[in-house]
Amino acid sequence: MIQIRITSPLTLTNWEIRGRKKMEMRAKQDMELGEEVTPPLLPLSFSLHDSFLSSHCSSCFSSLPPSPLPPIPRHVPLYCSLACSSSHSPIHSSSAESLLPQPLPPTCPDSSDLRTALRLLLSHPSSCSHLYRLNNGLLSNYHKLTSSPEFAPKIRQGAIAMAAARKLQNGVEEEQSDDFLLEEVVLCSVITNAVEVQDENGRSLGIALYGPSFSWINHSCSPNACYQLSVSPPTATPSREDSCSTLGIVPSVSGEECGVCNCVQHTKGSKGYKYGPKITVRSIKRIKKGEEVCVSYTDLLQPKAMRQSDLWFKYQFTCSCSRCSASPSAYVDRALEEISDSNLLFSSSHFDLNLYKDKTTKMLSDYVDETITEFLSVGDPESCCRKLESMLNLGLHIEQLESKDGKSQLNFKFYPFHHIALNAYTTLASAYRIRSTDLLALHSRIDECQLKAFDMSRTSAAYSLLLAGATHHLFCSESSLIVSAANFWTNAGESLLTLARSCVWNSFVKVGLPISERSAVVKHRCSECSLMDVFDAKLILSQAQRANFENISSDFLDCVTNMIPKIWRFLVCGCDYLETFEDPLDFKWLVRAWHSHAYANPDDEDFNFVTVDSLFQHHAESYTNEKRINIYKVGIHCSLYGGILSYICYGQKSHLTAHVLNILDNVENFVH
Ligand SMILES: C[S@@+](CC[C@H](N)C(=O)[O-])C[C@H]1O[C@@H](n2cnc3c(N)ncnc32)[C@H](O)[C@@H]1O
Repeated sequence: MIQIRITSPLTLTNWEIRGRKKMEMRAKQDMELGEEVTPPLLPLSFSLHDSFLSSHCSSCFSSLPPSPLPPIPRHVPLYCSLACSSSHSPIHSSSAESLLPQPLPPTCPDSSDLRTALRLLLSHPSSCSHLYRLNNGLLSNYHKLTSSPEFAPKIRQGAIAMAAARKLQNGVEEEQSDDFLLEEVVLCSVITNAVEVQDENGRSLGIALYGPSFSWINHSCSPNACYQLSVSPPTATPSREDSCSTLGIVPSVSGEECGVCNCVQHTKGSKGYKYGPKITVRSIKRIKKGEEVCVSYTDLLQPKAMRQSDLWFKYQFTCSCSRCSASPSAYVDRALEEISDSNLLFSSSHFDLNLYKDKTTKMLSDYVDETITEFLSVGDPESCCRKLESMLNLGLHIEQLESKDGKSQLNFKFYPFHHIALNAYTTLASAYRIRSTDLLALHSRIDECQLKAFDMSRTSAAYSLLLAGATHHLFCSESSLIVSAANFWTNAGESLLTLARSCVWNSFVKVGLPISERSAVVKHRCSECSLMDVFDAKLILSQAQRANFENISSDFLDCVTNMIPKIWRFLVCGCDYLETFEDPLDFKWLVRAWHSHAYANPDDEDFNFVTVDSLFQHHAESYTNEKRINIYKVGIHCSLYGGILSYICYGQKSHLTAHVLNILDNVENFVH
């Protein structure tokens, strides 16, 4: 049993009494979806990852122009402005981070964890009142982490490095000492509470740590809120975290509200930054007063076992949220790992199909991971497309399985909702887009290459649409997938609009998109749905519109469901795998097949996914003006719907919402 070391006389605060209890946050009042649960909150501490120290401002995380000067040592921070330098450099020099050993021992945590912990220590008393929580109320998980074989050596090494740097800073000669408990507790708290700060391309630039207003929000795999980070230069604006009245949540311990005063006490006590990446929490579901507000700490498009292992690996806890504990498993979790198996030679009840399924899934998943890694490092999009499509199309044959009845042959394929298939679609959409751009860069005349480039762009748009459709199907049964749906609908819209904009159309169609109207968006105003109203309002959704979200969604779906059959065959023509899909939005046939045939028979006509080759005639359809306009209209619909979902998840000022407005503005310019 580890003893609590109290090194100074203490006034007993609520933390000594409640420190071991689990904190959570509950809604102060009913909330509609798309509401700010917290205002933008400033961090207690933050740091860039090592690999971005020489390319990004250490204070505001903005990217720096390439420097003509020789590389600066890694521990010297760079700034984009005088304001950033004068705000941040005093913290850098007093935190002792430049005195951390270079390089760090291999067992140490990331140096961004150590820098964040050292900076946090600046505003922390010189001793721990107890090991469970920092004095500002943040959970340390000290006992859990230091008894884990994976974390314990890292935390120890990291704390030793931090303590050594602090001693050097204070002029104490470096010596072996085991007095690094405070460093260990603070480092544990960083590991437990810090979040990744990503740029608009999803690259993780660094980490940031927030006060209890954010850090007491627990995880759920079916969360009712999401968070967004935004980076901006230092400002004189005071932290709104100090004002608990603007928070839509109150802390609660063991299900019992513990009052706003505690929150004030513990956020005011800590001297947070007056600048740095801000975090905002928004509701993505309707939340009732008193309901616990949760966010996700992991990727929700992973099946249960992967989420659980990720959470264990990062935080050492086992999630028992409603989605994880559903029995039978939630539909979305079954869909994310469903793979079809067909016994090609003869049927035998003696196979342990699950055993083969697990093995095959592992092999296919390794294959996809390797292909994607190779694509990212070598950058050969053509080989990536060939490999992924052959895997999706042909699946994996396991031949000559020995059974009681003799030998057999199995074929395994992913269903379109399988998380690996979704990853493959994302990669394929991007690889085809790159192939198209590369070809266009090489050939400016309308020739064979331009046509090829157009085909690549067409296939890219088809994969984006399939990805959006498959994710939407999952979103209909698990509404917290709204964040993924927002990204994928936006991407699908953008790909379709890029395709509609291609100059290749001009060599096939006599008339271009009508340009007589002031705005083609207005010209193609949809009489069936209210998406254009949202467009007119520059994607700002009133509370009434957010309350009417289900109707907006179903109007959107009705519209695209009617329009997609007019373009789908054209989009997928020439791509064997995509041609097996009747419709990228309607998966009823597949779900029916799945439920009624546990081990589907490839000869069954309902089982289109497997036998579909025989069902489709591969006709290349002509490039008509009508087709172009329909592609354009579906593109506008998908972009606007993506914009609505982005507004709900991230608010109007977010990068994604601004991106959607930008896409639509470009469309207006293009058709003018
Ligand atoms: C950022 S803190 C959340 C607030 C925390 N409950 C507290 O008492 O301060 C993250 C830690 O809370 C715990 N936690 C969060 N969500 C959880 C969940 N769904 N199930 C179990 N533990 C959870 C884990 O220990 C995790 O490392």
